[in-house]
Amino acid sequence: MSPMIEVRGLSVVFDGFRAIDGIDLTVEKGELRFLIGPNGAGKTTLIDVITGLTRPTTGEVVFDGRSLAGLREHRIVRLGVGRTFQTSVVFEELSVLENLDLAASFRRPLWSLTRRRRGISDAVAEALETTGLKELADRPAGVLSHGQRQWLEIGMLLTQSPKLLLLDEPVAGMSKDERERTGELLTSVANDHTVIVIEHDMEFLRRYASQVTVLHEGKVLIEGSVDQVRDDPRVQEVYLGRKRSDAVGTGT
Ligand SMILES: Nc1ncnc2c1ncn2[C@@H]1O[C@H](COP(=O)(O)OP(=O)(O)OP(=O)(O)O)[C@@H](O)[C@H]1O
Repeated sequence: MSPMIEVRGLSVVFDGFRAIDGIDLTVEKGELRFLIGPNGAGKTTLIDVITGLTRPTTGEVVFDGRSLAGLREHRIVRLGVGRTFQTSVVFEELSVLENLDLAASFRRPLWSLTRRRRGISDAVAEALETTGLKELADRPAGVLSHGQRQWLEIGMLLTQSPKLLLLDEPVAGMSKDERERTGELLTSVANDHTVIVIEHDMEFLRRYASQVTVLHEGKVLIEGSVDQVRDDPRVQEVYLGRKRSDAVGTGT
């Protein structure tokens, strides 16, 4: 295996405050990696640096063998890094299909956008299939349930053929059934993509995570299997004040 992402000596300082404090992190191609840590640990900032939204103070990110230093967000997207946000970015008035088609058009050459196309592209058809949204293709995105909307966003990323997907709390606010379907979706997406997921739900981690990285105060506290991480006294300590059984499951 070779690394999809290598984070080397990364620090991010905001007005003297070290949000990221010397992180080294390697995620291999084809991994489904979970990122956890209490509020303010630096998870979102780390994702922001990988996607080019935030500039590192020191260190660098190497994506599929190429340094991302100095690249702007849209360049990084075009290299194959896709990301979902905690807040939804779908167009509610457009149908599921139109949302997917619009997302797919982002990576099509400009000339092809001016040509009238018949039917739907392979990428869109595949995204409908993978996300299980085929039956809802013609419904406006505004009527989707919370879970279906998250799957649509993942589908929108998939149409852009990313090598790496970064997902921020994909199961937050979902019903039990929706969580289960999301776990299956992530497992299937990870068959041919590298996926990094920020997630706190311990039950979800236990079922679907293999490798977990715990961040705390801008540093990597520990990396390992769900069981190793859950049983580590340092992890218990950073989630202090919470019951041991749910200690790693209640951050936001
Ligand atoms: N633009 C910014 N300016 C100043 N401080 C910031 C900025 N962005 C993040 N921070 C601070 O950096 C720290 C890390 O924030 P970050 O959002 O990365 O944490 P997190 O682990 O994602 O937390 P949460 O689980 O609450 O989303 C926090 O203390 C936050 O207040």
